[in-house]
Formats: sequence, C-alpha cells, structure tokens
Amino acid sequence: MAVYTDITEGALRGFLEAYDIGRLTAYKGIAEGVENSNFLLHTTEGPFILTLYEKRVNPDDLPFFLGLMEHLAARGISCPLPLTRRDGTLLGELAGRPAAIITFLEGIWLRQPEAPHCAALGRALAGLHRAGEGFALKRANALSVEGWRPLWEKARERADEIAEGLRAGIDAELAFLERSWPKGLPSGVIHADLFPDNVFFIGDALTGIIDFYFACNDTLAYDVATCLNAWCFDDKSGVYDAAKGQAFLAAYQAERPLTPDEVAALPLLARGSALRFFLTRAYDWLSMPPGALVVKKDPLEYWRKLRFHQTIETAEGYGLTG
Ligand SMILES: Nc1ncnc2c1ncn2[C@@H]1O[C@H](COP(=O)(O)OP(=O)(O)O)[C@@H](O)[C@H]1O
Ligand SMILES: N[C@@H](CCOP(=O)(O)O)C(=O)O
Repeated sequence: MAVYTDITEGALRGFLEAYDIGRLTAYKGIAEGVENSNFLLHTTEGPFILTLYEKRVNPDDLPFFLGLMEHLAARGISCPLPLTRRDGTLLGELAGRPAAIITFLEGIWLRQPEAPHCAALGRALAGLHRAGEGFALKRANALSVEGWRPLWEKARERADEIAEGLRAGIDAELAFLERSWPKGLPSGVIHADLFPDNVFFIGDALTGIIDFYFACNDTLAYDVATCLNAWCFDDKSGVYDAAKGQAFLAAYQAERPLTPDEVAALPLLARGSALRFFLTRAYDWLSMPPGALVVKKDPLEYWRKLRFHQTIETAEGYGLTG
C-alpha cells in the first residue's frame, strides 16, 4: 500500500475548502502504487483522487505533469484532469506535501493482460505519442542513461544481498549501455512508466491511462521498449510472449510506424529500460524503511528480462517482421 504520508480528516476538510467539489462524505488510502500517497475521496459531487507527492517527485516538475494531463485530455486522451482550485491554481499543500486532486477514471487494471489488451495498449501508446506533440513544457528524463550510474552507486555495494553476482553483471551491463546508448531517434513526450497498473480497462476496452509522474521528453521508442518489458512477458514463466509482443507492436505501428533506426535500436532500448526498472527496484529493495506501507517490487524480475534482451540481436527476436 502506498501511503507514506497520512492525513487527518480535519486537515483534509481544510484542504478541500480551496476546491469547489462539494462536501466530503468518505475517504481512504489507496492500497496500490509505489511512488506517491494516494487517497480516494468521495464527496457529494462524486469520487476524486487526492495525491500527495513524495520523495522521487521534484516539486518543480509538477507543472509539467499536471499541465501534460490537461494537454492530453484536451486532445482526446482518456487521462485524469487536475482540478482547478478556487484561486485558479492546480496545486496546494497537505500534511507538508505538495498535493493535487485529479478526476477519477473508471475501470480496473489487468493482472494478466492478453494479446488483445496489448494491441489496445499499442494503439493507445501511439495515440499518446501523437497527442503529446505541441506540449509546450519540457522535462528531461532523469532516469535515462545519465541517471543510471548515480542510482547504481547507491545500490551497488549491497547488490549481492539481492542475488549473488548481480554487482558484476550490472557493472558490465551499465558500462555497455553507456557506450552504446542510441542517439538521435525520434523524440517527444513519453509516459515512461506505462505498466499494466497504469492502464485501465472495462472488459477488453482500454478506458484510461494514469500516473504521469515519470513523463518526460525522450526517445519515443523507449516507451515502446518499456511496454514490451512490462506487458509482453508471461507472468508465471517469465518467458517473452511473442504473440503479445506482435500484437502490441503491430497496433502501435498501425498508428505510428517505427523508423528503421527505431526498429534497429529496440533490443538496446529494451535492455536500457529493463536496467532502469531494475535499478529503482533494487534501490527501493535495499532502502525501504521497515514498516513502510508499500509492496516492494522484485528487482530480479527485471534482471531476468535484461538477460533475455542480451540474447536478442534484432527486433525480429520480438516477433517484429517486415
Ligand atoms: N485518476 C484515477 N482514477 C482512478 N483511480 C486512480 C486514479 N489515479 C490513481 N488511482 C488509483 O491509485 C493507484 C495508485 O496510483 P498511481 O498514480 O499509480 O500511484 P503512484 O504514483 O504512487 O504509483 C492506482 O493503481 C489506482 O488504483
Ligand atoms: N512501475 C514501476 C514502479 C512505479 O510504480 P507505479 O505504481 O508508479 O507504476 C515498477 O514496476 O518498478
């Protein structure tokens, strides 16, 4: 459960006075998520999500995240809209944290997405990449290749506590990716964390995308690689599922064809994206205070995915043909 900062009812009622969303009838902490503290609010106007921004969110980035949701929603992407306060701003402060209220999206996230869901994801990701064009604010990806070594330095000494041999394996991989990271690929606004828990479905229909708090300007195909990792492996066996990968890539390409350079770079991007999620998970694994109300995510899942990508030489290895 991700509630790092608790709130009192009195403080919440005071915070809500800045909004025009009716009277609070109930609220509870949300038992999902990793990064921020989230609460489901019920008011006489309906349900809303309250987010208190935590450690990994730089407050200077909040105008980018909140503005991006407004930009995307105005272009037809189903994503939460930040609510405007009576004074015209989007952000307030609650329990010492920057805080915002966003609209509630219907739907649930899928624990075991199948190929048709991966196809829906591919269409939605390409739509998001297109809709991001023209967004005026910029934010560099703090968790791209330049950000990996500083993060690794914080986990490296104790990495073999997670699994024997990890330190040497990651040292070698990081050095390789720093030498070979592709440059000059088409770039734009990317979501950068489009895992199944950030995509809602009703039945087989994709109904919304949430959690834009890693969004940034970076290589568009890096988002594609992140989705291959997060959606296209079999949960139980950990094996890459080519049917899901093909469905995802074909649907993405139907809306936004990958350039030959992007296709060629896919195995490298997938390795880099796997390393990025390994690193944040490893850091969290080693540094999470005991008793924090959060379910830790397994770094080794991403080490195994990384090792799979090390065996892939061309995008044909993901089932991409033609
Ligand atoms: N706009 C929303 N509509 C409905 N539920 C939401 C919304 N935003 C967040 N949630 C719920 O809160 C959970 C955590 O949100 P998320 O943004 O992923 O948190 P974190 O940034 O901490 O990872 C989601 O899995 C979902 O259950
Ligand atoms: N998706 C990341 C963790 C970030 O959590 P989220 O709840 O913000 O998606 C991972 O799986 O490591």
